Amino acid sequence: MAKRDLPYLIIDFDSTFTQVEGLDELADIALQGHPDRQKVVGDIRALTDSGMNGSISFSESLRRRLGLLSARREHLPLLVAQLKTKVSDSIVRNRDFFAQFPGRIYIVSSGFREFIEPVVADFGIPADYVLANTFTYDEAGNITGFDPSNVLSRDGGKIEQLRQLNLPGDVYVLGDGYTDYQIREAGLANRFYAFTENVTRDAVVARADEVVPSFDEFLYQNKLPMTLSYPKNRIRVLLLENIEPTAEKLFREEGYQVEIVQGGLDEDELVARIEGVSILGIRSKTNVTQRVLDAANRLIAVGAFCIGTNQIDLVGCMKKGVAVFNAPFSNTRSVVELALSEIIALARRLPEKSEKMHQGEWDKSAKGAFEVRGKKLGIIGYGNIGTQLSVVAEALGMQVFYYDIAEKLQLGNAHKVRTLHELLQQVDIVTLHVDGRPSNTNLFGAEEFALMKPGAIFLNNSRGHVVDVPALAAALRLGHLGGAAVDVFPYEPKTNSEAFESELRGLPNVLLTPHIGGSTAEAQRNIAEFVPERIMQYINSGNTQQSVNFPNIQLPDQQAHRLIHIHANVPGVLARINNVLANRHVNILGQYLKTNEHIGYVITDIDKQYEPELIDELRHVEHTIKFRVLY
Ligand SMILES: NC(=O)C1=CN([C@@H]2O[C@H](COP(=O)(O)OP(=O)(O)OC[C@H]3O[C@@H](n4cnc5c(N)ncnc54)[C@H](O)[C@@H]3O)[C@@H](O)[C@H]2O)C=CC1
Ligand SMILES: O=C(O)CCC(=O)C(=O)O
Repeated sequence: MAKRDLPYLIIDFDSTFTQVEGLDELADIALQGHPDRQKVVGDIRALTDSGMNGSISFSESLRRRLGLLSARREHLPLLVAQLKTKVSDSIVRNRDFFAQFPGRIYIVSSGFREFIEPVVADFGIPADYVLANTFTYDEAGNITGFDPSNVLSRDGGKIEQLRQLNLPGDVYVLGDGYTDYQIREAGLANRFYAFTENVTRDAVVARADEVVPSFDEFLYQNKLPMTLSYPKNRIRVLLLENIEPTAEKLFREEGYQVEIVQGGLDEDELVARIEGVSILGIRSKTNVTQRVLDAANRLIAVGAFCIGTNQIDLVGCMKKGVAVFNAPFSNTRSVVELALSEIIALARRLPEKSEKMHQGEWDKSAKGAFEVRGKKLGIIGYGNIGTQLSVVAEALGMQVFYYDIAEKLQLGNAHKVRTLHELLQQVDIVTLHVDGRPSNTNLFGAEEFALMKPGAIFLNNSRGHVVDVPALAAALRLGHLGGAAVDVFPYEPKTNSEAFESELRGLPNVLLTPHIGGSTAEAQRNIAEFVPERIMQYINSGNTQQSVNFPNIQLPDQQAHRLIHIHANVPGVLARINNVLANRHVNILGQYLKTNEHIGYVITDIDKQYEPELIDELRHVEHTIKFRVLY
């Protein structure tokens, strides 16, 4: 936009340019060590709010606040230093914007010039463009009040100030307070933008032409130059399945909008809610199918807040340019501890002993109970969980045997077994830790149970569909198996209010748990930090490290503009991208490419200078799936 096209921009200072109210902060500094500090500061804050939302007049609010303040001239440098650290994040982020439009931006504030001028000067806004009150002092340097001849000290002061300015052409006001809105109400501005990054006042929001949660959003709406390529507040996150609240907090801190659903959603429900969502967070219950992806018009990333990703159509996501991230180790230890506790509990027949005690039956006997020391543990799936269980089980004195379809490093004294059937015939306890890939459906059926030793114990903490549940129930009913622990089921209730149905209910020495392998405070907290961090790194820098479906690239720091191009992996796309760049004489600072079977992922860092048409041309390179620019 040419400079003459920028409307005059009137920006409020307190709680808009800065995150805080200057007078509140001044009171806090001035009253340090004062016994009633908290109370007085609280009273001043309440008066600020009453003036801002229009419930008392502005002049009354100002007069009463200054009466309580007890501040001195020497407190002002401390206040300025403090305010410089409290400039609103989105204003700091767009620092360059202010220097680009000299003469078009005014700070009009009912606050005080003494602290506003030095703060906005750092952004290139000269003193002439700051319109604010001034303090009065006594000879000892105490702040006694304000200059009453300044129009801004009066009710309707901002309106009068704008009248006196008599600005030609369009005028936009950006602020958080009622007095900012009044400029527009008086017809002295074309638009009023309620700025809600720091505070949201209902009375102000209700009257605004637009509500902008950040300065980025204001710039984006007005097609003005901005630091980010896209305002973060436009990124909508949908978190399902009771994800630990740290995730919500982290996404909100990043500036995203977050919507929470406690249970899982079925396909129809998710299809109905996915439109406009940029980040979807799920656990093991929600299926991300092709139908869901077809309805997803803005999806950038899916976060599996768990280990397993079999519930997600990973290839479908890839072909749509949607990166998927999980938490591959955050709940590993929790599953291992659950499995160990189950092995010991079943070896001692605790489920039935405890049940009998609850029924008033005292059954003291050693029948069917054994120590786990020296017993043979068969681990099927020797991945992260399987190997960790292997180490801990050996520490308990168990002999570990494992079977995995992939070649795996043997830990400790664990014995590798060549086939599943060989393993089943020799161990006392079988525990499943395979992943949920479709080919593992009914990996365990009647034949496998029959091969297990009589009285052996069986555990499934992996995925429900891996086991033929009626076959397991039959083996238990026949007394062929000594007990079982099952945490995962082919169908699991969507929420805690849905009943659980299974052939396994009521069978002796069977521990049934509601998919809680990873449900510990530690695991959930770790996951809720890990996954958002990966997703935000991807969105902010293009880094795909640890994505489960995208080619993994760990990128160096961004040098200038970064072009992120996801395309179908067919020959010639990179050459086409580079032709476009060469034809437009764009200097490439760095380029990174990685492909997998389905997609190519190219990151190109280019010089700041380029023609806007370049972006359009790159978007239209044949076979492009997704393209975005990071400024
Ligand atoms: N109950 C719960 O709450 C939890 C369940 N899980 C489940 O546990 C699974 C395993 O987790 P990790 O150990 O972290 O995964 P991982 O990917 O590190 O290990 C899985 C291992 O299973 C092997 N495998 C796959 N199919 C096999 C087969 N048919 N026969 C033998 N080996 C086979 C793989 O080669 C791999 O080594 C997850 O995929 C998830 O489904 C994970 C966390 C919590
Ligand atoms: O805690 C959950 O919801 C799922 C745990 C799980 O199965 C996994 O991490 O794969």
